[in-house]
Amino acid sequence: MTHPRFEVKHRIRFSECDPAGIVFYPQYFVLFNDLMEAWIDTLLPEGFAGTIGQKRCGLPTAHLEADFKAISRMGDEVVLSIELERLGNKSLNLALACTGVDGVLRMTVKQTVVTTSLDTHAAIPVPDHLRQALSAAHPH
Ligand SMILES: CC(C)(COP(=O)(O)OP(=O)(O)OC[C@H]1O[C@@H](n2cnc3c(N)ncnc32)[C@H](O)[C@@H]1OP(=O)(O)O)[C@@H](O)C(=O)NCCC(=O)NCCSC(=O)c1ccc(O)cc1
Repeated sequence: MTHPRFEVKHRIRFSECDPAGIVFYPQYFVLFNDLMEAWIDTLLPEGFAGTIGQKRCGLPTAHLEADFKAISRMGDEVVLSIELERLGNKSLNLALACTGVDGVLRMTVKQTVVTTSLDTHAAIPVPDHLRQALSAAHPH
């Protein structure tokens, strides 16, 4: 089954590259965190900042695996995509990818983020408003 994807275009910046002129790999994770923020911003009126700041719901990463398939260079135009693979009780399984506009897959990530209380930092069930927004946007 294919699931709806959220995508943004991105131009690889100087500040994201190492002296070899290719993306320094941790930068992909920063780009993907920005992508997750933008995605949540489209789903919830309070957005990602409000989820953290007002709702006091954290989304820490519990599991992260990455495969690097091809290099990305400064100035490359890429598409960053995020897809909800599974909506669990207290976690979300995400599939992320960076693909050149030339269609060449640069890298992929599988990530599990857990919903937590920012008061206790313990896992909590995915809050109803987030679950509803995710279910509406990503009917499985
Ligand atoms: C995430 C945790 C609170 C989970 O605690 P646990 O006691 O394991 O919780 P539970 O046993 O109740 O499991 C909850 C769910 O998480 C899932 N889970 C927990 N650990 C894992 C791992 N390792 N892999 C996959 N799934 C996992 C588990 O299967 C449950 O899934 P559901 O079926 O959907 O309910 C705890 O492991 C923890 O604090 N880990 C450290 C997290 C961390 O420091 N991550 C790195 C940086 S965090 C960060 O960058 C950040 C970004 C944004 C923010 O808002 C906050 C922080």
